[in-house]
Amino acid sequence: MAQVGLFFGSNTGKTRKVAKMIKKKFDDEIMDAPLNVNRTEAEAFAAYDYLLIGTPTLGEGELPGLSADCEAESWEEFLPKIEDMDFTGKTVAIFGLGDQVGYPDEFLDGMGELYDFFSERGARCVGAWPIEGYEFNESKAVRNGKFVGLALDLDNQSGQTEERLDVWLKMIAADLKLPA
Ligand SMILES: Cc1cc2nc3c(=O)[nH]c(=O)nc-3n(C[C@H](O)[C@H](O)[C@H](O)COP(=O)(O)O)c2cc1C
Repeated sequence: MAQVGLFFGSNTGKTRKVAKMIKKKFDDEIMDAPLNVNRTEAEAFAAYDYLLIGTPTLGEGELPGLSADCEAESWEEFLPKIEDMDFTGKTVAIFGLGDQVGYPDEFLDGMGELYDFFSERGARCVGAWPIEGYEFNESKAVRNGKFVGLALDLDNQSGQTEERLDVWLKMIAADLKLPA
């Protein structure tokens, strides 16, 4: 098992694509291959002290899953499986995908839900990201004037994805013990 576990939920594949882009940057001893949470056992997830997790926002500001009309189960169905676990001592970095033009009032809300879930269970969430460079009205992923994790919008700003990823991964490198 590598040091960092990389998990995602995805409906149309964009979050999976970003997870693959991240994994390409690190060796197998550092990071395991990305796993969809709908193919993940709770114990396998909880085995890591360092977690990189990604989610799109679907429905109206929801996590992906059957309620948001996804074709398969996702974070909505996975979180109840780990709701009684204690994440104290673990470090979690979150990346979220959304659409600021189509959903300016619920931009990246799902990332905010993941942040609440893991911080309420003791995890140290790292990787807060500036809100400059985005146009939206409201987001549950903004706390104290920053996004709680990396904000990505592949629908409108796909050209910025690679650069945003590089900057963010450098930013969280020390916290996740990634090679700088
Ligand atoms: C039906 C539907 C609802 C969506 N709702 C939201 C939303 O509430 N907030 C948001 O920021 N993005 C929303 N989006 C945009 C998606 O989060 C975005 O397209 C994302 O990249 C999809 O990722 P995936 O391909 O991994 O599923 C929605 C997209 C669709 C198709």
